[in-house]
Amino acid sequence: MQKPIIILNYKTYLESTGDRGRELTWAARDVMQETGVRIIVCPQTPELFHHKGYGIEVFSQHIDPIEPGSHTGHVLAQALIHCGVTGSLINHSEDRMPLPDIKKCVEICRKNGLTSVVCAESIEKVREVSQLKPDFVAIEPPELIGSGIPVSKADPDIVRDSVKAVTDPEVKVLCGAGISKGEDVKAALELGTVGVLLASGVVKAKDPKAALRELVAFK
Ligand SMILES: O=C[C@H](O)COP(=O)(O)O
Repeated sequence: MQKPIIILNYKTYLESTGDRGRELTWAARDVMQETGVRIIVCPQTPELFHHKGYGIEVFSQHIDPIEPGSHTGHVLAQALIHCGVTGSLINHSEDRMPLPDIKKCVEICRKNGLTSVVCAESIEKVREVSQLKPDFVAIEPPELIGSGIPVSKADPDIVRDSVKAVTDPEVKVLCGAGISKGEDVKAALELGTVGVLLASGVVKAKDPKAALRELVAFK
């Protein structure tokens, strides 16, 4: 079985903010170096710069559909690149966008060499946004987010059918929501995804490094 891609979304938990967030990034870097599993961290936008240069990929939780110019409070691709960011989540369930904005964000990521991860809440949405040719589509049923009930077990059909809905071999499928254990990751790979997008199972764990080790060990 191929090694999974793990995208760890820090969201706005205090456990992943400030110095605690940087410790989490170091822990993820260590586990990635120990195991060879590709782990990507997604700190909050104002803190992205503080996670630069630690030898682990950093993605933004958000990017705006804008070009350089007169915009206030937005997130510009070139500023993300300056922070050492190499990709971005787009349209997360907690940060929804209209389809034209999603399309523009995917184009901006492509033009600027940023990896795009478009989140989708249903199979229909997966089918729709995969036509935009992002690098990844992440299926995440909103009702399972933060539940600790893994989508790969609670609703395997939505994962399997999302993989089938993506006809472009260049667009890879991730799944997320409730993922916390190695067996959840193994189930996600067996359903045809290339990895998982998760948050609370690691960020809110008593020992996040141990939780990450278990996640990638398929124990
Ligand atoms: O970005 C992560 C997803 O919203 C899943 O969150 P969760 O792992 O806390 O369920």
